Amino acid sequence: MEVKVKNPWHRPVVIFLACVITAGIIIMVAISVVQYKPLHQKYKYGIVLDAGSSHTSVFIYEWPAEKENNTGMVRQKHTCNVQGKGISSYSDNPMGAGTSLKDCMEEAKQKIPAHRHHETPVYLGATAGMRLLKMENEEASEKVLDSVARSLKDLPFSYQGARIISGQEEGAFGWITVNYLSENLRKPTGTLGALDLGGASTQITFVPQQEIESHDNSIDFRLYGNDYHLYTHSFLCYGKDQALKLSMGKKIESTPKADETHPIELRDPCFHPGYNFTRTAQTVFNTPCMKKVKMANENFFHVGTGNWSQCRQSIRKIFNTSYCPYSRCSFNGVFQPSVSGNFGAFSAFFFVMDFLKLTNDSLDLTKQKLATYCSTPWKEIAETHPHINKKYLSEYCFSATYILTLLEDGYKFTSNNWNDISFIKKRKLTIVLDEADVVVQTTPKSLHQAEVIAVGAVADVSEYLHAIFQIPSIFGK
Ligand SMILES: Nc1ccn([C@@H]2O[C@H](COP(=O)(O)OP(=O)(O)OP(=O)(O)O)[C@@H](O)[C@H]2O)c(=O)n1
Ligand SMILES: [Ca+2]
Repeated sequence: MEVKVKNPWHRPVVIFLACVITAGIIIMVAISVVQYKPLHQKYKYGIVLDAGSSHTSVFIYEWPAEKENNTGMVRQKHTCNVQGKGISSYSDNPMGAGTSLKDCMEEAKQKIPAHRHHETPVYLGATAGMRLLKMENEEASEKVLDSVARSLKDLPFSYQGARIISGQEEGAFGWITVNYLSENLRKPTGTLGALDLGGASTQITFVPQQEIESHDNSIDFRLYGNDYHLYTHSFLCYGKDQALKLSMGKKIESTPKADETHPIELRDPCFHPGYNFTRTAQTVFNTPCMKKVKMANENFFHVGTGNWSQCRQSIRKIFNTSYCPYSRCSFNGVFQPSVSGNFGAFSAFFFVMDFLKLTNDSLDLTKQKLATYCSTPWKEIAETHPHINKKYLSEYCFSATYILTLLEDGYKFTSNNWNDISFIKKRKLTIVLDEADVVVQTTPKSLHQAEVIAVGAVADVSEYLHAIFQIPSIFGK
């Protein structure tokens, strides 16, 4: 039997209620949309490209659009490593430098909300690889910079510049980053010195306990209301890749040729026994860090002998400690006050010492372990680490010996203050927002030009972004 139900929609009261409910829903949705919008628009963004000698990294930063409290608020949202080598390797094909950035910049477009694109500043800072290219071939370096600039200007972001930063700036950024990460700048505690080892240059920066005798090594700036007076020096050609060339070049030059028909045999204590490759001299001498030699087109045999103390002796030869026009020097006639306080050593200092598990020992034990490592046959090393790039793997004995020699003979660290050096991974800032207590957590690898942006975020990121690459506004004046 069919039950007849009266259609409820015909009843005025029900219609009225339905209208009220619908209106309520609409209002609620409208309110939540309006409230959600600022939430959605909560962040602003900045992009920095750190164009190093060995590779380029793209960093995306985010920070709250409205700064309500005074906490450190910048977060590294995303990092992208550009495929291939650094931009300075494109000297023969400048267009390739710009093109190489495309994939990472496409990622940046995905990571940053479209409505923020046009106001997102993008900077590129190039370091020692481009400094060397500029010395060698200024026109080529300009073409490379033009190419990356063009590629960045093609994007929807707000292009701010692409330039080679100075060694002093690089040193200062490294120091600021290390101290920002450890929150030292906003605590009354002491600061941490910074040791940065790149592929083509190395920087040392710290608060000195004595007067700085050379103007070039002094930087002054103010951060969070505190004035800092720092010693800094950047040694061009003393990054680990260039130092290897310097050291091999010196050995090749002093190796006599057995006869005209046979290539030179370079017996190299910094490479493992059983390591034996033929190379062209070009791979060693293709740098403005050394005088050009006639033999650049010739081959030589590179033969490892794996002897740590001889390796150290050979590396010492690239440091000139025979003259010093100041009260004291590191090497090559460069003024340096005695190292004091704690230091954070990052980039290749960390990559190398971490790989060899040498980050926590006394100086003596480090040397003993390294001596054993260097004398280990190449075959055994290669079998133990089948997945590590063979070129990198073959160089760890040299690199670690170089690091010890640079720190001990170069910067004058001793077994007494060796443990004042912490080998630190550069860290990604993940700062918990909206908390009175700012929590800084850290995750792997990032680079300093980029991270220094974070420092300014507390005051005003956009202004600071500008300040970073317009150095007189924060330094020197
Ligand atoms: N996981 C890694 C990453 C890098 N490297 C090496 O460490 C050196 C320094 O790397 P990096 O600090 O990235 O140097 P760049 O910034 O490219 O060089 P520079 O600062 O001198 O311009 C390079 O020889 C690089 O090949 C390494 O051994 N292990
Ligand atoms: Ca670097």
